[in-house]
Amino acid sequence: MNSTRGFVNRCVLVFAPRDDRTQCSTKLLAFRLVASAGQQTAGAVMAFFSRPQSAAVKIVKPNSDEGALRPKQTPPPRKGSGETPYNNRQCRNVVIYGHCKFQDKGCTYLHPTQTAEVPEPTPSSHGTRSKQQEPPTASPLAQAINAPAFVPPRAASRPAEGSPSLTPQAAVFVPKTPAGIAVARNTAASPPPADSVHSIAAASSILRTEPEDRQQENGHELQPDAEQNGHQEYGYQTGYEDYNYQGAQDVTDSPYFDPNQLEYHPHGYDHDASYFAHPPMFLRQPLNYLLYTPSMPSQLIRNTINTHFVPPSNDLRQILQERSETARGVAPAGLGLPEELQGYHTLVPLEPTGNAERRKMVNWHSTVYRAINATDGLPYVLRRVENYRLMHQAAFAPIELWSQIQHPGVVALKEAFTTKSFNDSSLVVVYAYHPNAKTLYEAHVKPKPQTQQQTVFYGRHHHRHQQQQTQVMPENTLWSYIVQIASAIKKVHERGQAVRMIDVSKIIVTSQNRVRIGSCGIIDVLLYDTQQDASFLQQEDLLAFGRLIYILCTNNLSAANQQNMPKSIDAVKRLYSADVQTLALYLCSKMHKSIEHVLEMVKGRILAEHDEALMATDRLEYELLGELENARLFRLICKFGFINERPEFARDARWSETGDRYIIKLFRDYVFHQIDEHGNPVLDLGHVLTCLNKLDAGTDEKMMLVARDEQSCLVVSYKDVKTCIANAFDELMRATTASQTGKDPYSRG
Ligand SMILES: Nc1ncnc2c1ncn2[C@@H]1O[C@H](COP(=O)(O)OP(=O)(O)OP(=O)(O)O)[C@@H](O)[C@H]1O
Repeated sequence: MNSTRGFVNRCVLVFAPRDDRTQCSTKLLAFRLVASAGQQTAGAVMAFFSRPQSAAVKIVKPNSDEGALRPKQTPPPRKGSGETPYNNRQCRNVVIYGHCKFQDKGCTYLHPTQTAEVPEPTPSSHGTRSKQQEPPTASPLAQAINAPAFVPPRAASRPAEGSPSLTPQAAVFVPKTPAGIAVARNTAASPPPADSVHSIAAASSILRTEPEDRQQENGHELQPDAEQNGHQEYGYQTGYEDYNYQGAQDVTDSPYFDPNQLEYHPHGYDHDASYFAHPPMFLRQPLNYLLYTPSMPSQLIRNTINTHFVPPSNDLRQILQERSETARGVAPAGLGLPEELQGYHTLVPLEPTGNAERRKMVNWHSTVYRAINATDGLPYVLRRVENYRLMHQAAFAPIELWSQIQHPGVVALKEAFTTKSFNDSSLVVVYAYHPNAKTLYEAHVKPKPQTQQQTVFYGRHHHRHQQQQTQVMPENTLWSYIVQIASAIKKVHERGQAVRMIDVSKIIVTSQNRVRIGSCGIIDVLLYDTQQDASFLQQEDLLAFGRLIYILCTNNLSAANQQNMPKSIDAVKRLYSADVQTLALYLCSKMHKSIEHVLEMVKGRILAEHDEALMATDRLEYELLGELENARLFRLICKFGFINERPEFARDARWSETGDRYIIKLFRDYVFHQIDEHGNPVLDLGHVLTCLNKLDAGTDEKMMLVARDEQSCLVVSYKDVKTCIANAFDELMRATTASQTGKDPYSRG
């Protein structure tokens, strides 16, 4: 390939029948850029898009038998070489204009006298021609082109912004659209407006006028073989018609079709009705109404820096990333865990296993695992109670009751089963998994090492915030916990059950200041044989609640022991308000208590908690807005993935290389495969994001796409590319839908 930078010195019009333009919803501006080899270095534009080169840059029809990326052929002799291959052919300038201004300046074509040779120009011969007027050879060529023709009202008279090469004379190329295919086959006889631009997609005009254009513009610089090369690049195929494109008929059946958008003309093309017999029809893509997600000014969201439940933005993202990472972790080898049990696999212990110091749950040792459910692929927590023997099936009845309790202060219970997969008889209760959760004990009571880095089994993310935690729990945090736990107790008690798990090692902190009571229901199963009165157990719950408050206030596990109570009361009096003291004393008293009375005592704090919760939803909504962009761009990338380099579709091995898909391919090169002046990859994420955002928005801004062999280029708008992607993706969708309904997606009719 000639690596000399080319100098773009001319744009050559390519004409199309005028009527074709009325049906098309999209257009592409195609240039044949004629470059003088080695004359001058390319402008910045060309350098940005691709390696510049010297050669005629054009868009022409490929030979269907040849691959789109076939190596270039040797060009025929050029002007000045002494050969005159065309001197017995009539000059097309004469045909079109009635005269050739190069006749006496070296044009080697035949210039017959006007009376004898020159045909009368027809209205359409001024750059466009109707199909009836074309020679018979034009017909198969027309069928080979995928695109209908379309001339926008403004494109002809208004140079496109962002396209340095675009002039009012620029030709228009229209990618294939469902509605447009039929139109492309129709005839067109009306003359175009004087300043109109024309569609390269109108096969007969383009393919036949290209040599003539070159004659009239540059004195026969380009040769037929070079033209064929360009066609190979462009990747049209004559066999395309064999594929029955159903989109032309049933666009309104698409699940994405939005009748409201028939009236949607965001870019103003609809203002000139003469160019639109029918308004453009948009297949509504998900989220195509988005441009850049408008976000509320941060100063209007109170405390965007840090709210009670939501950490600052950066921390929040990092915490979520860490959770995601933890949720996908795997256990170290050699733990001897079962591969699978009752549909759960990939077990990871969340605490050290085989530790002789372990506390017992009643009379049993228990271990907590994270495992993946094979049915939904989601992680869950399995609490395994070792060596448990189920005596009555009825012992599982509480599991049913607990599985129905949905409350933000209770870790949701999914199911329970017994298993011998651990080489014993174990009870396993399955709960919702909250990655990187810590028990209240781990978060607040456990003595903190002095070092910055804490060594915690299976929890390298767990203790980042512990460093910031003061030993004395702030009162607002304490009240928040009290309100959340009280609310959870209320929920359980009003269903006639008792929690039986109000303990610093069973209540987990799942996010900033959010607590949930975990492991509910297990004690009910384990102690099924020794059933006790529910109201007695509820009193026990409230007593345990009071003890918990003392433990959290003093960071001392034995703070609520009888002998330590005076000291603990003193400490609470010193460190916290009287309300805390009153509540804790009430809960630890021997009088009959009720959760309703507790709620009455804390009602002032409930309002504050409610406000914080609402503020948290505002904050999270605000954060979510920013993430919407990711979803849009990810969706686009997925569509690229579905379309680009698809090995075969519609019984066409070159589907992803031809028609609209060729433009998508070039666009991908434009976005991802740019190189700098040294030929090194440009890995500019900003460029990628900008391009994808514009693509998703479907802006009218234009860019120049250059073929990989740099023999041709297209000037297209993001809107055009968006339409191409929508069409290609819709084709894939239709085929999928058709195959699901048992239809042959490629059959005619
Ligand atoms: N639903 C859950 N989601 C995520 N992690 C959990 C969940 N339940 C428990 N964990 C974590 O599992 C680990 C072990 O929990 P466990 O209840 O056994 O605590 P523990 O301190 O070991 O108590 P004990 O000494 O009584 O066994 C803790 O780090 C806890 O945060």
